[in-house]
Amino acid sequence: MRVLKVGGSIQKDEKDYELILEKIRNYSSDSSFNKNIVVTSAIKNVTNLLLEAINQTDKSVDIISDIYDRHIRLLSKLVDGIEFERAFKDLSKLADELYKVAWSIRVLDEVTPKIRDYILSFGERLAVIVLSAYLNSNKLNVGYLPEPPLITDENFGEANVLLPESIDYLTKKLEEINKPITVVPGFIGISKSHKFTTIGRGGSDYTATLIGKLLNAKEVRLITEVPGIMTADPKKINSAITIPRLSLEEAIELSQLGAKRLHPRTFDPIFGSNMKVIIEGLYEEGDTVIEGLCTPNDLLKGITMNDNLKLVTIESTRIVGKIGSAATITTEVKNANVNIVAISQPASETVIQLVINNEDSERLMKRLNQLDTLIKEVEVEDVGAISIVGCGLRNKEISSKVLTRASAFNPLFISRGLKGVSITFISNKRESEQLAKDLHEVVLEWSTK
Ligand SMILES: Nc1ncnc2c1ncn2[C@@H]1O[C@H](COP(=O)(O)OP(=O)(O)O)[C@@H](O)[C@H]1O
Ligand SMILES: N[C@@H](CC(=O)OP(=O)(O)O)C(=O)O
Repeated sequence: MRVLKVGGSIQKDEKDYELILEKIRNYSSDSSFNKNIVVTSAIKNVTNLLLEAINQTDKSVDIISDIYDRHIRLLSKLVDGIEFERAFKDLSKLADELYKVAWSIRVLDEVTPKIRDYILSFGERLAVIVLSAYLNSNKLNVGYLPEPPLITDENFGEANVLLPESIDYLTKKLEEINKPITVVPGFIGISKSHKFTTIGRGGSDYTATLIGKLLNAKEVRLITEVPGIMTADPKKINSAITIPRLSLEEAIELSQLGAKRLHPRTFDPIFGSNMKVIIEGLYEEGDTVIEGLCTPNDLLKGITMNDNLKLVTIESTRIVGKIGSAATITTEVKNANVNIVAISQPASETVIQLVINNEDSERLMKRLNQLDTLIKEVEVEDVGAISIVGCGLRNKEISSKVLTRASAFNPLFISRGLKGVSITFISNKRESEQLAKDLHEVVLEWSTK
């Protein structure tokens, strides 16, 4: 069994689909794998459009019309004859269902988390129809699952997959379909009471690795627009190169830090299995293999940057030695529904610094201003988080090179990640781009011995 995941970034036009067909044809002709599961994302930008429809209910019906037109136009370029008619009927049926919800959210001007996930589920469900029709019309023996492949709880937006239930459910569905290649939707799940759920942005990669684990697959290939995971986002740093190998610890840190927009739990299913995960490009040769734990050959692998952040510095001598003051502050953060990206407090206890996403800062400030008996002053500034990842950071010589290079930028605070394989620098936003470039140079210098 092999799992192949087709990303949304590579589903734009008929040229993309020709390349996808070539890949799937090659992989499915490899007789060492008896079955292939193809996990698909929504076609490019459709999840974002669906979110737009949810957030601007007055535009929801127009946006849904655009999405439907895009699928029909794509289908008519890719498929004809009876296969077209079948897929056209399936797409139109789904679109009717989606129009109904679009009208109701427009009238009610309200979307609950349950309805939000239901609306988002259409992206992947529509994509399954187009991709399977195209593969079938090109003489591949393909079946498709029109429903979510995983059973989850009802934690809408970030649903948790129920493993034993999903194994039974998916095995049964695949037996019923009984084809050498089956196309299934990524990102979405279904609860025991038949509600559609989503497992978090970028969740199709995670769906692929989860299905790999559930079905004991030997290999999971995540096919995308970049030739593997690279030393930096190639759209931001043009000297970025493909990382040939990542240990599991490095891959987990990189995904948590947002490299290649991966879901943070993408690589968790590799633990306790012999599954190999490969990230590979559709347009260019190049791949990244994720296998095994840190070895002495793993030095520095890559950097990530996030410059959409604010540093909130809370100063007060009233918090010194006062048990529960940090808890009071973080409780306010929790009540404001704000995620803490990074946190620090010096031993003097006079300052607590929080790094949060830009869009959360106004909401948090309103809450913190109510704590005037505890807090003397709160300062907010634009910052960037630059992280460097590699098992080699456990080595003194390499980590001192990194720290020396970063010290020229006077970072506001520094923290270490999981098992010492990452270091994050919070720096002034004006300097973060240059800091990222400098640290990327250190990575290129220390990527191999
Ligand atoms: N370290 C990195 N390596 C490769 N791509 C990265 C990295 N960091 C960010 N990216 C971005 O991730 C994008 C691919 O992710 P995404 O659009 O989610 O692909 P897909 O839809 O195929 O899953 C690339 O276009 C690239 O700009
Ligand atoms: N369509 C979902 C799931 C996903 O993983 O998409 P992609 O493979 O295009 O990153 C999203 O945009 O979040």
